[in-house]
Amino acid sequence: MLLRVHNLTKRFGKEEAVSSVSFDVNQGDYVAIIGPSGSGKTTLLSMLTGMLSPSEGDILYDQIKLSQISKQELAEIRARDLGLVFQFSELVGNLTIKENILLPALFTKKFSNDDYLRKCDYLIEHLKLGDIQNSLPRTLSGGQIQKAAIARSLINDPAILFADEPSGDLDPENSYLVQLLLNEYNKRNHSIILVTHDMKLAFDAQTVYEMKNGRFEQVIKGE
Ligand SMILES: Nc1ncnc2c1ncn2[C@@H]1O[C@H](COP(=O)(O)OP(=O)(O)OP(=O)(O)O)[C@@H](O)[C@H]1O
Repeated sequence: MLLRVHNLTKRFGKEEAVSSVSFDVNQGDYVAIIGPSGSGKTTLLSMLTGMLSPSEGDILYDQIKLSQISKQELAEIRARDLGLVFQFSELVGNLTIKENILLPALFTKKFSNDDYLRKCDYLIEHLKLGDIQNSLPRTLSGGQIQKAAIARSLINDPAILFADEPSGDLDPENSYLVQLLLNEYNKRNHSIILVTHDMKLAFDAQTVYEMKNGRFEQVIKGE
């Protein structure tokens, strides 16, 4: 078991944004979480990636309880094994797109420099970022920044990619590029946990959960 989520709950004051959510993710699983606005999807993802502390419940990553490790250990796991794409991704303003994609390589020497450059070129090619790879983020559209953030999240070949609306800013053609890339990574046995309103992306997943009022109400596909 790569990720085990057990009775995860988050309260903001009296409001319960996530209520007793439990599920497991094995290596190579592709999980999509859909559901209406405000149902708790982003809150759930924020807890899974260690950015938000749960009010109750446990998250075990590779049998390690995230609540029991130091900030430093959590940061190391995140940098080495997890890829994160947020709804409103930000890039470093004074670095080019290519430099932004390669940025995680500075913090984790998981691969050789040559391998990082090869991986970067692969991502740039598959997301059609070639024309803008030497541009600074401020000169680019939201969709181009989104694609660069997706490339950055994959540069370390993460064991699990967590993506919150990765196609939210993209037109159909670019959403399709992202869809192909995610499928490609999943075929290579990387796990994906995706929050999305894009049903095309959701239905590539083996398991689709629907979130309503903080709960996983319905398993639409899988299991
Ligand atoms: N930091 C916070 N403080 C207080 N309430 C919050 C906070 N973050 C989220 N909430 C509340 O928790 C609930 C779930 O929000 P969340 O953003 O997780 O929903 P969502 O399903 O991701 O929505 P969307 O699809 O619009 O992104 C909402 O009622 C929201 O107002």
